Amino acid sequence: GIPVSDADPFADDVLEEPAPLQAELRDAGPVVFLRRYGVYGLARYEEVHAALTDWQRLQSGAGVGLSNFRYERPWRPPSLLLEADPPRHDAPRAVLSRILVPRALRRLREAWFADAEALVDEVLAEREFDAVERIARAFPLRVFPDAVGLGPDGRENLLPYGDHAFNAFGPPNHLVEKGEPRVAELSAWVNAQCARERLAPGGFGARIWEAADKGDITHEQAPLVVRSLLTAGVDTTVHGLGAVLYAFAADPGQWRRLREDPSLARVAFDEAVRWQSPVQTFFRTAVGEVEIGGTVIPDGAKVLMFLGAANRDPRRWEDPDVFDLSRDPSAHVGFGMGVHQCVGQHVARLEAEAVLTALARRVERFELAGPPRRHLNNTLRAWESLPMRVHPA
Ligand code: HEM
Ligand SMILES: O=C(O)c1ccc(C2CC2)cc1
Repeated sequence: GIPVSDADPFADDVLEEPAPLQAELRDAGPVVFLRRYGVYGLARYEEVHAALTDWQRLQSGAGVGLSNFRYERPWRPPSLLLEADPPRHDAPRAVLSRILVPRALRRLREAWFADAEALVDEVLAEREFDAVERIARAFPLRVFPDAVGLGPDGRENLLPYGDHAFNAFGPPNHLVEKGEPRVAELSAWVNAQCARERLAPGGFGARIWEAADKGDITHEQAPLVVRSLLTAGVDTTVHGLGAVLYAFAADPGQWRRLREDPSLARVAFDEAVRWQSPVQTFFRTAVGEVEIGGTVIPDGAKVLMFLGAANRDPRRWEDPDVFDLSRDPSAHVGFGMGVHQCVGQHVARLEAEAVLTALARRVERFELAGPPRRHLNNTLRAWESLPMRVHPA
């Protein structure tokens, strides 16, 4: 029969250090029944990759969290991309794809590189600082809201809103309860920013509304597509930057490699996304009976894909637990795979490339100046603080 586990993947101690459970689930079999939540867990690269690319049999339309939209009311109107299946998914996806492709970002490259240099100069006035507060959090919030076209007020709402959204993909545990009191206020603010009149001309948001004028999507859909950017585009990059800064602080040898060849900045970010997987897990829902790895998963059952476990699967990766710039990380599932693969990955890469390039020029070496502290979230792998000491070039 199918292997069964009573582990709780969303327990604090697992969120703090998921590696042992990930190894246990990978070794237990291709599919493991997680009895605590009544869901089917996939922890190996092969099955996670197959599930991500099989949208017909493993749908997103019933939600990509534990909550099953077939039977439960979502906490907010479902995303037209993340929580929609083709064909409904296609038009909103095509609109964002056109706005976020590398060519469309070329205009931002020069400005973001200059911003990163300015930020790093400010930060390096000190020899010791918290790299989460001063770089990982500061840079995305310095460049992304402006790129979307948000007004100047209330931007401090973006991180807590996204943090709650990512907690809400998991079970209704203490992390979700912690966010409940502010949900109404944060949601009201985020929803208000998606209105056409709140979005500066030329920004990603205004471009979404222009796509509605052209009939690519409807005007009713436009604000929800803007909401996708605000939900997915901030916390992810903050913790992606935290992951890559942590990786280099933990392994000065890789930092030397980057300084010798700054063009490694892009592959370094993808290797950090593989190694840390800022987005650790997502669910799908079985459409009819779905056979995976010899197990028949019943219609309507939730399937939990452990992206972080797949990105460290020794069946797929050599020395998976090592952050290694000589590896080709391009097949990692840290940005997903298939029709829902991250449409903002180029934005994330550009942010990381700007920060790493600015740092590589100015920092000969940096190391942890104290123990880093985790920020626990049901879906995100994140640092609360990264005490850093730098040695200028
Ligand atoms: C390190 C940074 C990021 C990571 C690790 C990440 C991860 C992911 C993952 C794993 C998915 C697939 C979800 C699924 O298959 O259900 C995804 C989808 C998505 N991401 Fe990202 N993301 C990042 C940055 C961004 C940014 C900066 C934006 C916006 C500018 C963004 C917007 C989206 C959207 C809209 C989707 C839904 C795509 C669809 O369903 O067609 N993400 N992301
Ligand atoms: O469309 C959305 O609202 C949305 C929310 C969160 C994500 C996570 C995967 C980065 C993606 C899209």
